[in-house]
Amino acid sequence: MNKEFKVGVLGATGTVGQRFILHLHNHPFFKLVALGASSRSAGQPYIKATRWKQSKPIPESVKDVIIKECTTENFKDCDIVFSGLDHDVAGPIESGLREAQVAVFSNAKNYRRDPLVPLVVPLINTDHYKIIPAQQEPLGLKKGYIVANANCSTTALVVPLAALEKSFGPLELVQATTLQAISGSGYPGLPSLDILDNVVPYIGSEEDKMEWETYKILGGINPDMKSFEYHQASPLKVSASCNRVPVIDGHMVCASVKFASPNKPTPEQVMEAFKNYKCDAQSVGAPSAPAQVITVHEEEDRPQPRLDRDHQNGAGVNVGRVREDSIFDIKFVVLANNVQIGAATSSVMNAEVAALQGYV
Ligand SMILES: NC(=O)C1=CN([C@@H]2O[C@H](COP(=O)(O)OP(=O)(O)OC[C@H]3O[C@@H](n4cnc5c(N)ncnc54)[C@H](OP(=O)(O)O)[C@@H]3O)[C@@H](O)[C@H]2O)C=CC1
Ligand SMILES: N[C@@H](CC(=O)OP(=O)(O)O)C(=O)O
Repeated sequence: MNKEFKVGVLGATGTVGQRFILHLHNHPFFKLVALGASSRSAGQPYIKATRWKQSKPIPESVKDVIIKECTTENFKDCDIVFSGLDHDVAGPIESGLREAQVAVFSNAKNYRRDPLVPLVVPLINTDHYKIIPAQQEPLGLKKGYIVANANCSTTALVVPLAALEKSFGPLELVQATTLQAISGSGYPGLPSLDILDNVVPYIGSEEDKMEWETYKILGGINPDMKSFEYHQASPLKVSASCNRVPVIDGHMVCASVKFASPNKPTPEQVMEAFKNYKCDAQSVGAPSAPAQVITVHEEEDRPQPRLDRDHQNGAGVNVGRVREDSIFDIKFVVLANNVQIGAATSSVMNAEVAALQGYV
């Protein structure tokens, strides 16, 4: 890529925002030019406004950057804006920037269900960008649009599901049980007295998100290029149960799947399909794409959050314990780094693919 794009980060002081900063400060073609947060932080240098919680130091280049309020005026000169905003404020800020002809890549949930906004896991469905002209047309836009990335637990689940559908055809049933890290609830998150020595078997609206988002991501786009298919041609049922566990980063999902076809693959064939799975982010040369989308662990006790979440900078997913299921067909465990591929890495990789494919 011989072009440079001006990028901004909204919610730059938060858990996801800090990951954006680390990801973008030395990027080959994204130049970080503006940081935004709430009015509590605006006007202060980044180093004063943020409570930095990363093991890597704050990049020198951002320490003294003055935080701006997240107004359209302050970010309208960016080509791309990444949003790590709280969902209760993200909606109007993101749509205002879209109307100012900015490409917005959001972690927030606000537009995931919009019928014209692509919900994109960069390891799976960047082809959903074909809907962007249909999003722009009614608003009279030439450049501005919103792309959402998925919920972090959905992201973990759908990558192996996409690989299975690519090799063996549609799935019919999926049952998923999560063990989700504390960082998923932002900073400071759950009180230590609630989560230490404990498991909390409830995460508000997470189960519904995992089920619904899976249909949008794994379904295609209808031939009119103006609507999503939501996996309706081959009905899929997903049932999710979500739990918070005392792990800092790394969401694990135990999944059982049933194929629509009567010809069921063996666990060995499933492992081969996982190992061979490739995505467009790799073929277009997105700098954040992992060399291996799905790392298959053959040891009987892997993947584990502490040992495997930072493999490939958390840009791929880890799968293990692939075996037959006596009720469904196959079961396995998947681990994804919720604050990397589950959040900031997804947005950045989505934008890299969009830029490399000429959508920016
Ligand atoms: N944590 C995770 O694993 C994941 C989070 N997400 C989503 O990403 C988003 C951010 O999450 P997270 O980083 O955990 O949240 P945090 O609470 O850590 O950060 C929130 C950010 O939003 C800013 N903000 C809050 N209110 C306003 C406002 N009124 N105007 C402008 N900025 C504001 C905060 O600024 P200030 O510091 O000034 O208050 C801060 O920068 C959420 O929508 C979340 O659901 C998505 C996937 C995974
Ligand atoms: N709810 C997720 C994190 C999150 O913010 O999800 P979403 O982007 O769907 O709001 C978790 O608790 O782990």
